Amino acid sequence: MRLIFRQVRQFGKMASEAKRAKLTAEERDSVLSPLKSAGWVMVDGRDAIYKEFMFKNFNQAFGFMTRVALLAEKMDHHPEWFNVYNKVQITLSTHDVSGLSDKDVKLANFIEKAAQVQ
Ligand SMILES: C[C@H](O)[C@H](O)[C@H]1CNC2=NC(N)=NC(=O)C2=N1
Repeated sequence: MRLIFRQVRQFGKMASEAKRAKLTAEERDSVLSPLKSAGWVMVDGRDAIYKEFMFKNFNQAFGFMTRVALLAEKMDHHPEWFNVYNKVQITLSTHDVSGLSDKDVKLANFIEKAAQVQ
């Protein structure tokens, strides 16, 4: 029984690590262009993307952060973010691979949808 648990745990770890492979040059062109069109920018000196969001008030901003936080926890992939009143500044990068991965793209696309909800 213990062996099975260990195998499941190892599989789960492998699966999450596999999903955290750094984006290749080819992938970047296709997956980052739409995000750049939506206002995401590359961070100077880091393999990361950044965007600033403004909302009507703190309540709207925090509701947005709550929606993102719930998915981040489900994905086990978390944003670097700063909030003051109605402004939310978000940086995405995958710490485990020190750069952008598919998880950052998935989270950024969700963030775009979550920001539309008012
Ligand atoms: C132990 C935990 O699974 C890892 O530290 C997760 C948590 N959230 C994460 N978030 C981000 N942005 N990058 C990671 O590499 C990462 N790794």
